Amino acid sequence: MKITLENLSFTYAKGTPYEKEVLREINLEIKASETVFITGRTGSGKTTLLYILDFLLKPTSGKIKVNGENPFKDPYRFRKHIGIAFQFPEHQFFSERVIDEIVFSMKNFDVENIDENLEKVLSITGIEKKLLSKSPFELSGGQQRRVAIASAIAHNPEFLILDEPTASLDSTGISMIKTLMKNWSLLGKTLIVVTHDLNQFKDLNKKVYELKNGTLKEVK
Ligand SMILES: Nc1ncnc2c1ncn2[C@@H]1O[C@H](COP(=O)(O)OP(=O)(O)OP(=O)(O)O)[C@@H](O)[C@H]1O
Repeated sequence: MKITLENLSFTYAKGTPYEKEVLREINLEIKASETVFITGRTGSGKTTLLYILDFLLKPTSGKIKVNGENPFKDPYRFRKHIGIAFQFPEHQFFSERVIDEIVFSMKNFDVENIDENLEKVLSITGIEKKLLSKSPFELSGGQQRRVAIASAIAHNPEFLILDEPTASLDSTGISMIKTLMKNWSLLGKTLIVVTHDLNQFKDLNKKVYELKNGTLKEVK
């Protein structure tokens, strides 16, 4: 699978006094199996770009294409290939038990062999079985992140998008998330990570892009 952005711009509240241009003429190609990091200061538009990559926001001008097609024609079909974990896991949770949180996405996307798939997801994310019957709200920050990522990958997508996955984690939590990222890449899948702190990921093989004043440039 390939996602392409062509001269893509995005403006909030266009045509109102609150109009704010956040992304300007962005060109980007993300191919299968790549690990791509998007960095930039607070407010540079990283989360806005992720929303566009998950078809939650439509570009104001320019195009996003998935394998050459317009994903907005049928977002459900295209979203099957994408998993996204937002910046604040606790905003994403809605189930009483961890297992329901993870299995929901499998059911939503008609995954067969739920038990077998659950085993795979637990092994990639390093979630212990004893956590499955707990409430996601009573877990530590690091465990919550892993549960949010587990639900993002439960339907076996090709692309995984993570927004600030290590924010507010201690060094153990950070290293667990990095292991999870490596596990994901080893499966030959695509990883897209937004972070304001690249230093934590020095040892990962990746392409890095920086968002600055609305434009995106590859950092060599
Ligand atoms: N719904 C909205 N309406 C209007 N402006 C918005 C909206 N959401 C975000 N913005 C503005 O767009 C700009 C980019 O926001 P965005 O959240 O994409 O940046 P970010 O790089 O992810 O920031 P952070 O690192 O703080 O998460 C910011 O100036 C923000 O205030």
